[in-house]
Amino acid sequence: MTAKVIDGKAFAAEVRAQVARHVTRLKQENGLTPGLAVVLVGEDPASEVYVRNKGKQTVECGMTSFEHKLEADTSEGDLLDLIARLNADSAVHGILVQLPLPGHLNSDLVINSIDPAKDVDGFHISNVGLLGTGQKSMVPCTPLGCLMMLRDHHGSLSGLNAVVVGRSNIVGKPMAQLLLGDSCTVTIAHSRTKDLAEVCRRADILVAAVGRAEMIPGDWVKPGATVIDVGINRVERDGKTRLLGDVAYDGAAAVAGAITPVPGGVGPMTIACLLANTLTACCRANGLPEPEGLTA
Ligand SMILES: Nc1nc2c(c(=O)[nH]1)N[C@@H](CN(C=O)c1ccc(C(=O)N[C@@H](CCC(=O)O)C(=O)O)cc1)CN2
Repeated sequence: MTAKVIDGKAFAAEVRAQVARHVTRLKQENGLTPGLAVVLVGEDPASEVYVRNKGKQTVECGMTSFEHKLEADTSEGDLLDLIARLNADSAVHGILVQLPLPGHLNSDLVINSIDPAKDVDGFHISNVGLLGTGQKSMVPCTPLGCLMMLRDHHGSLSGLNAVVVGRSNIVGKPMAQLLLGDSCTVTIAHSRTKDLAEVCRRADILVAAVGRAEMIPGDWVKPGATVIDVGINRVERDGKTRLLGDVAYDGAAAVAGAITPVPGGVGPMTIACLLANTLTACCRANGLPEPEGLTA
């Protein structure tokens, strides 16, 4: 079998086009322009690229982008003051603090200072609790993107065996909650899981989010399974830097029914879902119906 390649780049472009159409309507019919504030502390090169892309794509969708770039030695107090101002600003519907933060800043404290209604990353403890109890919340962007691709490929996910390899707060845990919400039978596995290969081989849906290049070989994949690779690992090979997923792509693609590539799979969906969440936050803040198909 050769797997169908799930093209995250093309899917993300469709999501952004949908967001842009909703934004045009919001402006025309309600005089509203969704606004997204992105806060970057320090000069991590990868974070700078992600923040630049977020700003660019926000504007391309017709929304307002507010970029706040702070020095690496910014104090926690100054960062919390900025977030308080953004919480109070009615032109700002979404707030995101780019991670990772420099080591002297307490990420949990900073994230939990964001108004949960504006927490478009879905990382605030209130949103985590709402998602965990099946209530309306802001949903973390990367797992939301994975869910959209899975729903598009399968239609219904009901009754499927889903294995999520990885237990991070940002991807693994919310991914498992979302799959449970769509009536999958969900296993959360991780690097210390006993007989991990056997656990993976039972998966109709295998989501890899461990952060280790090519940790999952092709013979851990059930024939016909759908493989969603969340890993983005920069690896030096033959004197070149290569971007590798958590799944050994060629081996997995030979047995899977469908697979996301790295790059061009889950990654582009992360920013597209951030824009979708910003639109959703704006609609909720103004008592308007939420855009269909862009939330969990
Ligand atoms: N506050 C947040 N911080 C971080 C998040 C997040 O969702 N919220 N996620 C990641 C970084 N990230 C967005 O912020 C992100 C990562 C990767 C991509 C992407 O499109 N990747 C491309 C490859 C790009 C490359 O060459 O590096 C792909 O997979 O095709 C977009 C966004 C951590 N921080």
